[in-house]
Amino acid sequence: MNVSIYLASSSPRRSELLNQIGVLFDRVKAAIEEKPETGESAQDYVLRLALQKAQAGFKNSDKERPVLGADTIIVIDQKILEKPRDKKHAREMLQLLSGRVHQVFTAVALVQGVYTKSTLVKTEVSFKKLSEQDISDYWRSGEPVGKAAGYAIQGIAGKFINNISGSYSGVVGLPLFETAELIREFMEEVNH
Ligand SMILES: Cc1cn([C@H]2C[C@H](O)[C@@H](COP(=O)(O)OP(=O)(O)OP(=O)(O)O)O2)c(=O)[nH]c1=O
Repeated sequence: MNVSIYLASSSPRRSELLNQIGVLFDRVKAAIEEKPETGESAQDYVLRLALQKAQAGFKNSDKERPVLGADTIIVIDQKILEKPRDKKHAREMLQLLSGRVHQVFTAVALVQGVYTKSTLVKTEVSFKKLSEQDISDYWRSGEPVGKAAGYAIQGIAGKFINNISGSYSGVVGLPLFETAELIREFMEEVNH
């Protein structure tokens, strides 16, 4: 893809995924508060965060290129799971996911001045039943830190996952097909 954008993300996975589809980018900083509002649905929440990251990134940029922001959350039993605060929190989340199917939502937003466009991708992920040993060994690997719901499908947790339906790259943090489409449509609109 022959476009150049800014990426409002500190996630190394998102950089790698954008590289994978040939989008040229520089990173910009975007610090926002991540907290659901009362009554806000999971879908609205994840879309709002992606958009706020892109908007914050745009403010910090030279405003010459579109800025991409993204956010990933996990939903199970109407609960939103984000990055673990500590070992106890990670253990609680993994116990909740054990032996069940959950939803992963990744939202991607593009912003350039008055132009904004976003997309939401849902993936269903099924976990095998996890033993206490699985969970404590997994925490000790260090992998849960910094990952939504405390797991990484692209890492050791791949061995816990017996089925997925949707976008693998979306679970890792940036859905490749939908992101490429979003960038293409955004460029068309801006250059019209
Ligand atoms: C579920 C899952 C999440 N993740 C990662 C993707 C995201 O980086 C992270 C979810 O946190 P996010 O808040 O979406 O993103 P981030 O804080 O890491 O990065 P930034 O806001 O700067 O863009 O979890 C995986 O790497 N593998 C997985 O299987």
